[in-house]
Amino acid sequence: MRLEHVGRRHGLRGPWVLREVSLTLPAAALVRVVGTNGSGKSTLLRLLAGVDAPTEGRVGGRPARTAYVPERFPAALPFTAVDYLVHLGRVQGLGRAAARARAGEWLERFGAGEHAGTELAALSKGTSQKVAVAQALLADPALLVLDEAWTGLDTGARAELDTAVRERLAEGATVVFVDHDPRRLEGEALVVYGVGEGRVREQTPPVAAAAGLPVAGPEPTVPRVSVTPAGPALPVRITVSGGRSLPSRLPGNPTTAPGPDGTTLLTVDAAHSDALLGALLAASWHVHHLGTEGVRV
Ligand SMILES: Nc1ncnc2c1ncn2[C@@H]1O[C@H](COP(=O)(O)OP(=O)(O)OP(=O)(O)O)[C@@H](O)[C@H]1O
Repeated sequence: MRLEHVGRRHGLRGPWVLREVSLTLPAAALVRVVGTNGSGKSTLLRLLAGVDAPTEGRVGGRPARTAYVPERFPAALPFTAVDYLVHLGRVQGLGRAAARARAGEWLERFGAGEHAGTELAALSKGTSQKVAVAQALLADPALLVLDEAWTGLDTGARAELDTAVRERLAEGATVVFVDHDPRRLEGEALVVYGVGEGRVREQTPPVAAAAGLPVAGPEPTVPRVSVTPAGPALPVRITVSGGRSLPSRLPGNPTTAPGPDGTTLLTVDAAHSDALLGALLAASWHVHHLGTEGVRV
């Protein structure tokens, strides 16, 4: 995956948060993003995850199976924990039974199995964060982007997330993360990107340098394995409400149409449905229904 001359600013005349960022994200690597508060770490992660689009430049080669845990999880969605995970699993290409099984497994792994039937709005902050993390692990992402994903988790769940990251790496995925704890996954981060003054610079982590390990991988070879069943994927329909205008520059350029009861119906090709849903959730839009042609999930 590659960023070429990427810049991002908010509003027509807002200050540039990032400018002239060109980098090749190494394959099968753990990438830590560091920088001071407000330097643009989350902005970089959103661009990598595809839930935000650059103002200038281009992002190419993002794996089809990309998953993202935002810094703030919009918990006020009208689903139980397990139903929410099944919805997202379906959007990520899993069959209903597989999505339900994976949802249950991840909730158990994070010690939240007893809350499977609880409405998201009624979950504690920590349990809600477990759901946020579980949704990103459902479909074995080839690119996993974690923005302070450990924050709010209890000790057991933090360790479980460490394990899940190692599992993804062992399967050849790239994991990009920001975390306030400088010792998070210490000794394992082979690549460190420093964000500051609008730029992103690769730093040489002491561990990698001391061990003589490479600090950057070759050209991107992240596997583009689709979990969507064989055959052409049907367009995905997402019914949302938010009481305001939709975020601009939504992934996949969805078509929009009025839905029932003041909702908006978005239709997007399946390849962009994960990114679109992620962008809507990150912008705190309410998701009412997800489905493909004639199939409401
Ligand atoms: N939607 C937005 N509208 C306007 N400005 C924004 C928006 N999102 C981020 N910014 C600004 O962009 C800059 C970078 O924000 P970002 O959240 O990427 O930084 P960060 O390094 O992740 O910060 P922190 O460590 O505090 O989480 C900040 O000045 C922030 O105020």
